[in-house]
Amino acid sequence: MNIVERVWNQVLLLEPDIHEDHRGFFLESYRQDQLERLGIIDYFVQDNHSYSKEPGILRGLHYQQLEKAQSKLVRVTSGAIYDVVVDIRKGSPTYGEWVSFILSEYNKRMLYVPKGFAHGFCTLTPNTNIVYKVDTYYSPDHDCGIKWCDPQIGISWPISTPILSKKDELQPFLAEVDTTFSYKEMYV
Ligand SMILES: Cc1cn([C@H]2C[C@H](O)[C@@H](COP(=O)(O)OP(=O)(O)O[C@H]3O[C@@H](C)C(=O)[C@@H](O)[C@H]3O)O2)c(=O)[nH]c1=O
Repeated sequence: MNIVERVWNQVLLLEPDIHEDHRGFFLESYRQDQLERLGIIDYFVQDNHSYSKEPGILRGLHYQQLEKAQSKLVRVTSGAIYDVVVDIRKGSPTYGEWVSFILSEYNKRMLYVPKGFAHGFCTLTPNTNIVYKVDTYYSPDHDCGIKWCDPQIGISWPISTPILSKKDELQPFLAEVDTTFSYKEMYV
């Protein structure tokens, strides 16, 4: 496993070693000691799988608050996504900034999204399957979001009229939420 890109020192784009032969390929999709070597020390407790039928389905921007904040390790097993991370750590010099990555079944890249960042993605293909590990259990009471098209953040999504959940249609703007993460407490 190698780091392909490191953003804000915290968000990591990873590439596993891929062993190809006449049958197909083999890769280690999760290996704790290798991740620890790269500085990812989270203890993952839940695996999630989401399936999106069509291109243009957008899920996000999501995070869990307070003591239920989650680190995530995301990968795509079929199809491709435009994956976005937003810095929501109060006091961070890059607060409100965003970054995007392409994750696909072809590049087999994985994205590590630590606590303190909102996450969302838009599907680029039909029949897109995403699997991700989280280090804190899902908690509906701490489940929070930010509007995908918040002009203060200004994400350049590859589509202008995405298919959204009812919840994501109604998410607040960043300026309306208290993201509670403190850059100083968590990252200095
Ligand atoms: C996230 C989650 C949802 N659910 C339930 C709640 C709801 O009934 C149904 C669908 O939930 P959502 O609409 O929140 O699913 P979705 O929009 O796919 O939410 C996900 O989006 C991406 C961008 C993330 O980063 C994830 O952490 C997660 O927030 O599944 C769980 O049971 N466990 C979970 O861990």
